[in-house]
Amino acid sequence: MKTEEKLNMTMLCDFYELTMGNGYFKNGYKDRITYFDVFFRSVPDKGGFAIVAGLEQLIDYIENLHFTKEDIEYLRGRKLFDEDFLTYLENFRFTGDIYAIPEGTPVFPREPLVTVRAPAIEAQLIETFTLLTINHQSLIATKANRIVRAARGRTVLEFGSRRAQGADAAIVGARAAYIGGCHGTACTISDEMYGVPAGGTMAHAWVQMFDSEYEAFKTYCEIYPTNATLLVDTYNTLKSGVPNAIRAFNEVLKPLGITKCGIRLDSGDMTYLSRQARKMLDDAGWTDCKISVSNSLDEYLIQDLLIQGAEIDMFGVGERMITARSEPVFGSVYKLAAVEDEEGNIIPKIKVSENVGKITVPHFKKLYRFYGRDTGKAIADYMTVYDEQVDDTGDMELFDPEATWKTKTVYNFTARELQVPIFLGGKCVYERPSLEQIREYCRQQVDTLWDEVKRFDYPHKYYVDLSRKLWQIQQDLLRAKR
Ligand SMILES: Nc1ncnc2c1ncn2[C@@H]1O[C@H](COP(=O)(O)OP(=O)(O)OP(=O)(O)O)[C@@H](O)[C@H]1O
Ligand SMILES: O=P(O)(O)OC[C@H]1O[C@H](OP(=O)(O)OP(=O)(O)O)[C@H](O)[C@@H]1O
Ligand SMILES: O=C(O)c1cccnc1
Repeated sequence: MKTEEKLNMTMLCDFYELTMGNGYFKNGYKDRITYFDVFFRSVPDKGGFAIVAGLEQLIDYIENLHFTKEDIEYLRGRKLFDEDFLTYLENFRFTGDIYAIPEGTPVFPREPLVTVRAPAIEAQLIETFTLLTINHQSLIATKANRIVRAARGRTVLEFGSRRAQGADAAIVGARAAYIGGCHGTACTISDEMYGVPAGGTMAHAWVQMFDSEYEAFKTYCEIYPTNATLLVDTYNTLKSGVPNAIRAFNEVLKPLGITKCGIRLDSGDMTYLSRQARKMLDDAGWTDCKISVSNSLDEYLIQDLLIQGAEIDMFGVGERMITARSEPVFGSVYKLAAVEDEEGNIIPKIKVSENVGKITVPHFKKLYRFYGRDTGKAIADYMTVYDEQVDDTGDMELFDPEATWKTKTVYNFTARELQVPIFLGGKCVYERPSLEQIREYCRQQVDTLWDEVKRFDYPHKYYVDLSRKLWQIQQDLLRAKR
């Protein structure tokens, strides 16, 4: 795997993080310990859950966090920052703690995906990059997971690099799509850097390059006899594309005893064309030939094609996945949840809003997921204050934090803490899973969700409840701030 040259992204911050940092420094807040939570408020595409991703790039960023001489000179040139602050920035490193929900976990609105405990300036400075990486990759992993679920076990390849909004969007976008369940990518560098299996078929240019379609197919089969997927729609799919593909398979692959091959459809009515093509291939004895399709696909089109009875083995999905076109923003925010006083007592903080859904959950918290012991299914998530213990040996009564009279008793369950320590005292303590492990973990965890939570339209709302103690603290702060 290519050794990734780690880019120093320290200056990829919003300018106010530096002006506030300078202000904290001048006002003696430099070492004030703060707690920030990353959380989102609604699932894209009105889905029932999201898939969190992007943590690995956050770790790389934090480990490489420092200001270069050029950065300091640039900041000095802005004539806004005190010399003492600039001197402090020269030796700036992240010294705090970060807790996060591992990549590939299904997550729900209001849950702390990442919690940062650090001196104010440090915690504030990392806001933008932290949100950027978690928002981008969670968006793509969530979209990819929808598309993969729509394909019901058929292969889905990510084809979107050429339409991605920038290089990073293509490269780590392919990584996120793989976490979400795609089987591979067309993006070569994502394979080299992260091990996302890269592969693909051929472009129309290959077919156009030769004097005839047949010659193009035959030549390709000769060069790649074990890996020939022929693009059959350049001229006329059923009149020339499929017959020429069959002829090339017969003449090149058959004598070699190869039965594995494929065709790709990229335009027209994919149900009709795939069914006709399937029949022609089967009649010619090419029953192992796989049919791939591509052309502005998304989860709804794929679902629709399968309902219509299309005969498709593989979907290539580009622009609508890599840009998450239907809802291209994963709106995680970074909010102060607590500070520490001089004695190290944790003081919870709240952000009030007229919109009930936007009121923050204060305090340094723990997040648990409850699974039924008999079913293995996720029942509810439960947030507590950091010093509470959950006893999963007996029954427990949960209540809806916005409609407290609505209660539910959970029994015969196990509780799993979702956040794990990533950095402690500035040092990475997290053993990074491989990309394969993340993808497999994602698959297993999505399997723990009930189908009602997974459906695309009007999914069942999964419970994310607060402990009585945490709820009371939130209510007390709300009352005090009114
Ligand atoms: N059976 C089908 N049901 C629903 N949508 C389909 C079906 N077949 C194809 N589509 C979708 O219809 C859209 C238009 O496809 P179509 O091939 O007609 O137009 P096009 O992309 O402009 O073709 P061309 O590449 O030849 O210009 C694509 O998003 C495609 O995925
Ligand atoms: O539609 P998407 O979901 O984004 O899938 C990727 C598209 O990119 C390619 O087309 P393009 O016309 O760019 O090149 P080609 O000549 O290889 O078809 C491919 O044939 C797909 O149609
Ligand atoms: O390999 C392919 O078929 C491919 C790659 C990128 C975009 N469209 C198709």
